[in-house]
Amino acid sequence: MRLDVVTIFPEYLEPLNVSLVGKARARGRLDVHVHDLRQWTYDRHNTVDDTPYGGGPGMVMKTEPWGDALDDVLASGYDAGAHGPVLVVPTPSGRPFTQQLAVELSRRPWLIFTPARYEGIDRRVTDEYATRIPVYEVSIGDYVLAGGEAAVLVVTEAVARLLPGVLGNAESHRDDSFASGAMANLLEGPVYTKPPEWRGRGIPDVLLSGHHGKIARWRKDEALRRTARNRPDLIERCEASAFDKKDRET
Ligand SMILES: CN1CCCC[C@@H]1Cn1ccc2ccc(-c3n[nH]c(N)c3C#N)cc21
Repeated sequence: MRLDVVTIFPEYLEPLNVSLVGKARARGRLDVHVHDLRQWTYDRHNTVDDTPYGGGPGMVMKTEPWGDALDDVLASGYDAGAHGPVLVVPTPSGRPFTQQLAVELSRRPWLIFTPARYEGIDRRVTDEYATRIPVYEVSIGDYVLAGGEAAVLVVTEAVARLLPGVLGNAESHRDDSFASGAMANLLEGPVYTKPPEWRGRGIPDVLLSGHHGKIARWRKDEALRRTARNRPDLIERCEASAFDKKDRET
């Protein structure tokens, strides 16, 4: 998979050099190119924004730098095979970024991210490129950030970990929250490791029992309990067996 990111804060994307994404790049699973939008400005001040038509607060990012940047990125000649690039536009007014959308994006060969700042990008930019490639406007949550770069880090990590060969078996995404299967749409339950006692706190006996069936049942019950407490909206969606009300209150 190739990722291109066009931004006025290229240094914000440094975390793409470390940890899981960094390893995926080192293993050749991910090819990341970060571009400074200002290299497509030609005035003394490297201007990327201007006042909004119709008035209102803040500034809007101008069409020309984005258009020149995206034309050059698309012309990079990367052979994306049958499925070409898609534009991923972080915005608070986008569709919710979910595990399902992460899976969908992980199947694409080329993602081009356009994290904006100020009040966003002139609408004509996405209108223009939507005539040529799929455009995904995505939001990473119901809160307002100052720009889209943090969303690029979130989406990239969620997508990269789904790529073949990125996660080892021990870190498999098979049992992820929101993954498919019996634990689908359930939050993870609590986890424990050595030492067996810490500040007077021990380990649930079932985890020391060696009885895999009981352990699996306990983990599912704990996942249901945590989901019912923290995300009751998900509880109706899960495939887990019936979970009666009294347990939800414990
Ligand atoms: C605050 N300021 C005026 C109101 C409109 C947004 C603007 C700031 N801003 C500019 C570009 C940009 C991109 C993404 C996000 C963003 N916020 N919350 C999310 N879940 C986001 C995503 N994904 C915010 C952005």
